[in-house]
Amino acid sequence: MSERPVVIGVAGGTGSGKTSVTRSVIQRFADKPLLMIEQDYYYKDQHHLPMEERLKTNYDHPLAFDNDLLIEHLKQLIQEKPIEKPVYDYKMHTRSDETIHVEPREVIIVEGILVLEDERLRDLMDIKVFVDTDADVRIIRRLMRDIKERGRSIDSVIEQYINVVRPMHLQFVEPTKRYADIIIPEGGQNHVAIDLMATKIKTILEDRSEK
Ligand SMILES: Nc1ncnc2c1ncn2[C@@H]1O[C@H](COP(=O)(O)OP(=O)(O)O)[C@@H](O)[C@H]1O
Ligand SMILES: Nc1ccn([C@@H]2O[C@H](COP(=O)(O)O)[C@@H](O)[C@H]2O)c(=O)n1
Repeated sequence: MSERPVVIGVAGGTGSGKTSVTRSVIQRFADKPLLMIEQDYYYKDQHHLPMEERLKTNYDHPLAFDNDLLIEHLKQLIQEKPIEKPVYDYKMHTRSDETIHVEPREVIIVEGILVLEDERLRDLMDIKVFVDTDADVRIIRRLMRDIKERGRSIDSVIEQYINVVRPMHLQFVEPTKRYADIIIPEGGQNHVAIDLMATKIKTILEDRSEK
């Protein structure tokens, strides 16, 4: 790697399509493996707490994340050093015991509800993206995903959404839209926006290799 990696932040509300957008961008770089870092994997470790306490945690507040570790890892990757990326277990509401060994790559996409909230994270990013999807669509997507993939019941998803996710979204997630260079409506199916993002990344990489 001749230059510092390109770092892209992809923020947006729960279920907005951040992961889908990121995966679609990555797919457009068949010859150049991009790296995805999920902010969710950096939720604070809660092994020491009983399950009843873990269920009370506000997972939509900035303080739920171990951004110090995320920033340390991003800085290591930027310095072309490998990291041991944590893995998150949504059913147990804490980190898994395993980690994933991750080698640095030329392009790093860091995605999560609050990646644009922390100024230190924003300062590391070359491109800041906000995936903007209506709340009714997001809650339906989240309901289906959390029941299928995250071991939740209909009642628990609705209760958490009304009491925690929605107010935290309005207080902390939505205001970070102002920091975005690019706002992508509707997320994963917005092929035009995804192509534009991929083209921008390619331009940055080409400009760097010409220097
Ligand atoms: N355009 C779309 N149409 C239908 N389902 C979608 C679309 N985008 C995402 N999903 C589904 O909605 C859920 C949440 O999408 P995801 O990309 O994980 O959002 P986020 O990372 O923002 O929470 C996933 O189950 C995903 O498969
Ligand atoms: N133990 C946890 C940890 C997080 N959440 C919810 O995940 C959402 C963020 O992930 P997305 O993929 O939807 O962006 C966030 O809104 C948390 O409420 C959880 O329910 N349990």
